Amino acid sequence: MMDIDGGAGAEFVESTRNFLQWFQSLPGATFHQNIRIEDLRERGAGRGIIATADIEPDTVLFTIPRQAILCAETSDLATKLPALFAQDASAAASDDNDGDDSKSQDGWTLLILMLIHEALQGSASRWKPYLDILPRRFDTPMFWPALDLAELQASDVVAKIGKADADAMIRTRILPTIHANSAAFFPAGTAPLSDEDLWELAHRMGSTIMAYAFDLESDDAPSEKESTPEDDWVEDHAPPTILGMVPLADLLNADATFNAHINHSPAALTAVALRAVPAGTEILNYYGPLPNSELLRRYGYVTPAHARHDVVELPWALIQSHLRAPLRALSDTQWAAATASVEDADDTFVLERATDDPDATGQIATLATFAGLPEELTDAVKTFLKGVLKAAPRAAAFLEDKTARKAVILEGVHGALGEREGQYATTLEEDDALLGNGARGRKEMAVWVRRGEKNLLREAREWVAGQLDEARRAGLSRGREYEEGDGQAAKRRRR
Ligand SMILES: C[S@@+](CC[C@H](N)C(=O)[O-])C[C@H]1O[C@@H](n2cnc3c(N)ncnc32)[C@H](O)[C@@H]1O
Repeated sequence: MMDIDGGAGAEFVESTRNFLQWFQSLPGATFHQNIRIEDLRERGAGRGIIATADIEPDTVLFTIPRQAILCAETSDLATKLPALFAQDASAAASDDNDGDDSKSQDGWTLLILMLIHEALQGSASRWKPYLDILPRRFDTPMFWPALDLAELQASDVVAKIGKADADAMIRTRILPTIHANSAAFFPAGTAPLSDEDLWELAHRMGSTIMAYAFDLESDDAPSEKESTPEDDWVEDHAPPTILGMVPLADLLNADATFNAHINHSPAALTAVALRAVPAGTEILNYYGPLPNSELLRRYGYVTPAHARHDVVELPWALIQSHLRAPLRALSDTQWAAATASVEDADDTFVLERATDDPDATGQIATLATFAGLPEELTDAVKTFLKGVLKAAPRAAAFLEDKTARKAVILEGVHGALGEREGQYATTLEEDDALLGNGARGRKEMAVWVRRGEKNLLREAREWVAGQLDEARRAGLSRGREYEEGDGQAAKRRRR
């Protein structure tokens, strides 16, 4: 969710009209007669684009000439401060905002500087009507107070919000650059902004880029290959890319299934209908196979359709602690020796469902289902179990058997999944009730995120339980007793 432009209806309509007039006056721009920019603020979606009449598949909905894009290739700031843009060409090709303390610029910080520069030019900016319809205020978790963040409970997204990194980036790379080049940023005769105002502006522009910017192929890159639409759903275009703000293309809202796509060509970007779009339907783009947690972090919204892409991280430490039960035949000393040999004890493993990519029309026909543990996770446990065998060759001898090993892995993961779900303060059922009772705003979004993660944990746990049953049955049929993970029984048998 975001605050689009102060909220007043007349102001909203006027800034939309000015923007569209500006856009349509650009050489090479097109805007199909059967689409309209719509006020969707009532459902917290800002502006969007809808079809006003039926649209045929493959219709070009609008065309954005490259010159309309705000990026290093078009920005006046790049002309004013060429040294800044030449500073680190390789870093500028990346949108990687790692928030480190280095003073050099990258694609991300340069675009923040370009946006701040344009905003400070006021009416002299050739993007003024575009800048006027960008959000003034964001409501992504970066700006949430602790009370609202607490609603995300045990979601991994809480550790990824990155406020401290963003602050460090603004402190070390944005403010000093503006101070050192104030004549380039502040038009003659205008008073420089206070640091406080610049700070707020930098945060706003950083959030704008996160939710609005596009990865574009740079002039140096080969033009886009002929590709099937399915290829295009892959979120990361092959490098080198540059970050840019693309007026109108960024007015499209998005979902996990969608009906339009932005094609990149050397002269222009075009929005194309992927299928028939009935009158009254919103034109939707695709931001990628993102979990709701990530959709919330980057864009400030969630949708039910994105829940299929939800993820949960399972830390190694949690898995290891649950391997103690099936490996209780080991003495504490043996266990300590086995755990001491674990490298990368800080690893976490990402659980996700198997899901098809959207088809060429932007739709997905199949359900997403949990179909297995990440290979890295099972490999890590297998490596650990080798260490266990080494530390306790007799007590852990039952691990020589493949099915026994499998049962131990599954039992450990099963326990870890249960504990991970318990880390959330409410249950899945309580969250369902909250959504049913009309939770709204930040709370509703937070509940969607945490509920989706619990749902995935449940599915994963059911899958593991099924596999564990199978492994135990296989063990029983071969007369083994490790099915309870009882290494002691195995040990006794060997005497
Ligand atoms: C690229 S902009 C799209 C245009 C935006 N609605 C506007 O008025 O400027 C991305 C932002 O639009 C909103 N948005 C996009 N898709 C949405 C959806 N399906 N539901 C609600 N909000 C959405 C989010 O606030 C997101 O940060």
